[in-house]
Amino acid sequence: MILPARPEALAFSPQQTALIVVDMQNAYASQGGYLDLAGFDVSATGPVIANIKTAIAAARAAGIKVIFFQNGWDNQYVEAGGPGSPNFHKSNALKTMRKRPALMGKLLAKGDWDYDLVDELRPQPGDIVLPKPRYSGFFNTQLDSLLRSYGIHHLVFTGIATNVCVESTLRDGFFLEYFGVVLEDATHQAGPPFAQQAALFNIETFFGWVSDVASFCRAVEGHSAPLSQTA
Ligand SMILES: NC(=O)N/C=C\C(=O)O
Repeated sequence: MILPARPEALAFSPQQTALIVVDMQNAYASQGGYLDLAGFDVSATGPVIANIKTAIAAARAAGIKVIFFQNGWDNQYVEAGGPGSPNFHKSNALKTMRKRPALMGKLLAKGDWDYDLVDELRPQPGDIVLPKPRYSGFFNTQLDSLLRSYGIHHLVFTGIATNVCVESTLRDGFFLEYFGVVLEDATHQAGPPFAQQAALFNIETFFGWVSDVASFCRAVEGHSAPLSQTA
């Protein structure tokens, strides 16, 4: 299969590809979630959710493994790290909660609405859901061993935020010899629009490829999942 992409088209096979859905949680995509409360603009995430839904349906139909990430920690924030961790100092969720203690135990906390995936994007049997405690989906998760066990080396990225967890995961994948491609209209930045442009520039120029949902759907159309995956 050939996926039209920048800077050049990419050949891939469905069996060796995963669709990665990064952190499509209320925290990142919903009004009243962590990013919104921390002052980031989430008003344009609706079309991104719809585009991810389209990409997921196309991937499942083609037998492409769908992997959801959920970013966050236990509700005591032990997994977030203490003052000896840069995460403790840089996480805008933790900073927001230090400013507004009433939010403690809510933002990015397992079991809370903020941590939940948005209602529109529900994992189905056969999908993989992985919790992650830091920006990169390769750090302290089973992602690498799962991908290797399935023989997957092409990663198609969707999710929020392009410039943080999507880019971090794609970059780590690059160092581990995974081919990473971002579907740009299925992603959204945390920060001003230039953050999206800069992340896409970096990915296209140094770490991977950039495509879009319609091109992905056209590329996989007509390829059906092997019977072993549909049973
Ligand atoms: N999912 C993400 O890209 N997260 C970005 C920021 C954060 O989690 O604080």
